[in-house]
Amino acid sequence: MKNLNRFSTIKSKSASSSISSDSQSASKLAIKSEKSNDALTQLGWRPFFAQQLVDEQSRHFLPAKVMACHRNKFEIQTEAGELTLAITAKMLDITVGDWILLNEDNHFQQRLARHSLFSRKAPGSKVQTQLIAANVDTVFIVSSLNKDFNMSRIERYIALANEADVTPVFVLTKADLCDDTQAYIKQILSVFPLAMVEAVNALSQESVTSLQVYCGPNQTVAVMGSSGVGKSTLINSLLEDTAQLTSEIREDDSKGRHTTTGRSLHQMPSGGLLLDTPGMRELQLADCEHGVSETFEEITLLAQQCRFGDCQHQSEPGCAVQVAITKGELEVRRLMSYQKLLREQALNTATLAEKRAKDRSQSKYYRSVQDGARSLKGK
Ligand SMILES: Nc1nc2c(ncn2[C@@H]2O[C@H](COP(=O)(O)OP(=O)(O)OP(=O)(O)O)[C@@H](O)[C@H]2O)c(=O)[nH]1
Ligand SMILES: [Zn+2]
Repeated sequence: MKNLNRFSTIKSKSASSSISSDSQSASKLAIKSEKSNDALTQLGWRPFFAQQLVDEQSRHFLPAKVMACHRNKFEIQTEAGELTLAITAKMLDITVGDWILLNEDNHFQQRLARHSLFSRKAPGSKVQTQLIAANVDTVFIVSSLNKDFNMSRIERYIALANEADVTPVFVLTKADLCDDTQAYIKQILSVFPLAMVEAVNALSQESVTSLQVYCGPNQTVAVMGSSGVGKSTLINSLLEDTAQLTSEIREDDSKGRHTTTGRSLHQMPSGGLLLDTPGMRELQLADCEHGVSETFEEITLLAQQCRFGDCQHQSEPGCAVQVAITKGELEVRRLMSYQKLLREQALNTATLAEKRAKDRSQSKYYRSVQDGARSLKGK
């Protein structure tokens, strides 16, 4: 259903209610509200949210989109411009991508219901949920067209997308280095026959124009995938000459890897919003392997010292796990068992998620893929 609404524009109730009887000022206001509608629509505002402004009071509230979450404050965007909002106890269940309502003094009133949500169990807790991002429409599941291509991992990302109610699109990077792109596409289609698959050279802005259909105004996209598949490269190409923006918001952590700081939602030149938040990147790492990591805590701790973030602890240079084995501080048996369990865990998660998804989400996924394809064709 959400796909059908996706490209429609809104008639903002709050904007129309402010039109006065004076015809001159009414026409001025009409122009202003049209512009405002545009600004909100650009940010993903749609009937799903407008319909939640049911009572007289809420129609006078100002909708605002949460663009970034910091420790004590949100960065929000309204039709009037950007604001920061100090986080109070009433605002703890708000995350980036949420729509909220403010009163005329710019005080928080309520959060609107979401059409999608990425979340995960907070580390070390069985019940607490950590909110990652709300109201994302499409998630690019990025895999590279080389030996790192891994169907189980892809299935896990699909399960995450389904769980979040977000439409997945497979983005296969490094097409420029691959002799047989079709073979990989076939593998995906054999498991997900109706999947949307795009093979790209993430380094080339021209090549990623095939993704623009998902990145237009009113659309929010997120990017998921394992380390080194080309997420940052893709994000830079999607942001085109605003690439400077990404470098501004990136800083090196102690291991020379990039961490994203600051704003999480970025306006793409194609009109849509691109979500790039550390939580999205961590979703891949911490979620499924959590139980195994806890069981093999010493290896998990050692692995943090490895030179490469995606170290397999085999023959990579700077592998702290191998160093520990050489020094006799870690049993080989323990490492083998850990790796075996990790593989099983990945497989189990995919299978379990698939079983659940088969009943509940698979049909929904196919429907959403069909709806998405239809609405794209209709464009
Ligand atoms: N030839 C080619 N190289 C690519 C492509 N996509 C990414 N790369 C290269 O692959 C390497 C890894 O790309 P990144 O964008 O850093 O990967 P990432 O997914 O952001 O990695 P993490 O930050 O570890 O999560 C870089 O050297 C890129 O230049 C592609 O489509 N073609
Ligand atoms: Zn290692």
